[in-house]
Amino acid sequence: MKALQYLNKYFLKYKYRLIIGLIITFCSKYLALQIPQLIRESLDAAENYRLGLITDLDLVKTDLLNNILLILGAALLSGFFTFIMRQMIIVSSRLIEFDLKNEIYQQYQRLSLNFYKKNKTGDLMNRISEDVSKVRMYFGPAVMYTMNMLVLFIVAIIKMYNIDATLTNYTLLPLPILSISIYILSRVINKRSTIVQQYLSKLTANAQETFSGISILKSYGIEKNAMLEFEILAETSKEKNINLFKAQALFFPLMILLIGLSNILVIYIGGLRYIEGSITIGVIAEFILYVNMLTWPVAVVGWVTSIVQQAEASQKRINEFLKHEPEIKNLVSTTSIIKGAIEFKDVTFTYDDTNITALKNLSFKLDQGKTLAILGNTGSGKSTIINLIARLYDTDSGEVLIDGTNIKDLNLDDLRQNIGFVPQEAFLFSDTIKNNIKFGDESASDAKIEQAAKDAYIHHNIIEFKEGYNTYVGERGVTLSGGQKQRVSIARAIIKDPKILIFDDCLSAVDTETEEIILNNLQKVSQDKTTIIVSHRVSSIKNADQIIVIENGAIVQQGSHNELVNKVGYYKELYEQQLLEKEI
Ligand SMILES: Nc1ncnc2c1ncn2[C@@H]1O[C@H](COP(=O)(O)OP(=O)(O)OP(=O)(O)O)[C@@H](O)[C@H]1O
Repeated sequence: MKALQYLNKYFLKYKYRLIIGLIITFCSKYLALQIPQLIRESLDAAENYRLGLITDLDLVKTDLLNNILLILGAALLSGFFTFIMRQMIIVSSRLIEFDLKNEIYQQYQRLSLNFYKKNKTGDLMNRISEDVSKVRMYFGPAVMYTMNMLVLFIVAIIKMYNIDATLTNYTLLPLPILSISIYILSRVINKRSTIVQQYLSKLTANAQETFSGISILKSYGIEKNAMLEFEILAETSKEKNINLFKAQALFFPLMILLIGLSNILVIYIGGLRYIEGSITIGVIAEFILYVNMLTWPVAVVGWVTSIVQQAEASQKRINEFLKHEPEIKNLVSTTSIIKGAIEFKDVTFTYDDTNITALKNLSFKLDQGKTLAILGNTGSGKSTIINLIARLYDTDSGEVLIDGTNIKDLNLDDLRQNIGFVPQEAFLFSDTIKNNIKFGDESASDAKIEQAAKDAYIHHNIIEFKEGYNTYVGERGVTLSGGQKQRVSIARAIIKDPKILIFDDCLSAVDTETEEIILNNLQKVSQDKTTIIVSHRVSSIKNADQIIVIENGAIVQQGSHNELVNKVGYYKELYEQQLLEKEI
């Protein structure tokens, strides 16, 4: 129960609803438990008349009519209270489920990139959906049925012992057996349903991967293999499902068997005691009703125990993530004004999962409003420099300074607010083009959106679409070409109007002419902004104020285009090679 203690704060938050739920449960069950007694009184009245103990038939009839009305009233009121009880307790559990999901989601947002590298998306999704649902069962049904069971048990047993202790002992005899068997069966059901869930996840993941890679599957003609793989998974999943249903099918027969046993005991022992003259015939009827009312709560004890165990396991998994401290923390609560000067001082950085030292004692300085171009072979460390500027990771040694202040001493939100980042692989949300651009500035007017699209040289493409800016781009932007996605992504960064603009090799999917136009536009847009351009093309970067060439995480060349083009080295070679390609 240790993991579940984390949830006590939610019990406290909804304490009034839960307390009202408890009081109403008591009222509902108390009323329901009056019915057997009224039936006993009615039967006894009829029996006494038959035996001649009462002679006035009208009195018996009035008694019976009164009892019928009371039974009806008690049943109706008890039903109404049960409805309110569900409203209080089950609704509380839904509210707690909502709060917990929000808490986990907010924690996910806080966590650093490293966390996402170490944990699979499927696992993250599972903890926020499946695990939270299991925990909800603890707040809802488990709490409700436990309250129900306690009230029913206490009130009914007191009533039963007051009437006949011997008959009560015999009646209650099979109930612990019922509870234990249901507990064992529930554990089997839970185990099997976990396996069914796992197979369901596998099936979904398989189908999702097949659908996202459908063009590759089709072009390689391997749909049949994919189908076969799915079929094998579906077959195993079906078997696991059948196994689960076999166990579930035992649940009700087992309950009916044990209730039957209790009923037989009541009739047999009750019959003997009736013959002895210790009890009336009405008492037997009253006890049979109690037995039937108590059976479900007793069976529920087993079920609730297994719900609580499952919730405990799920909450343990949730707590692992909730208690995970983000590696990159915002330690500054005051506002930081960002102007945009960037300096790397002897920076070394190693990715801890691959142990690759991506940057080695790297130093450079970029004044505010200037443009830096980074060039280098693939895997040389260009994107890593950018990741460090956006503080997606912290350096191992050395310092990254913005406006002369260590990046760790700046307000992280302000820093990221002032960076417009266009990644290597453009990511678009499944929304309209307009909203995808507006993501950079939620309050942007249509005119501003259009201007950003014009600067990114995508406006003319957008207006050709039937729905224009309201065109849905599909999941991850599947309806746009690679170059179009890159340009929408550029418009998104421009509209943000940040102090620092970063373009990470984001023009690779556009032709050189389009690239030229975009670069000219960007020069205008980024006049007073510090700009970093990562590229493999000399044409993209030749106008930069400063160019650095990276090799194996270290700077091997540094200078302006005119300086570097006359020096023997990587830059000159690349320039000449690309010049040659252009002429060909
Ligand atoms: N997220 C990551 N986790 C672990 N290692 C990484 C990660 N990203 C990059 N690396 C490693 O760090 C090194 C530098 O990668 P980086 O992405 O900075 O190169 P790059 O110059 O931007 O390459 P490209 O031109 O192909 O984009 C590479 O060897 C790469 O394998």
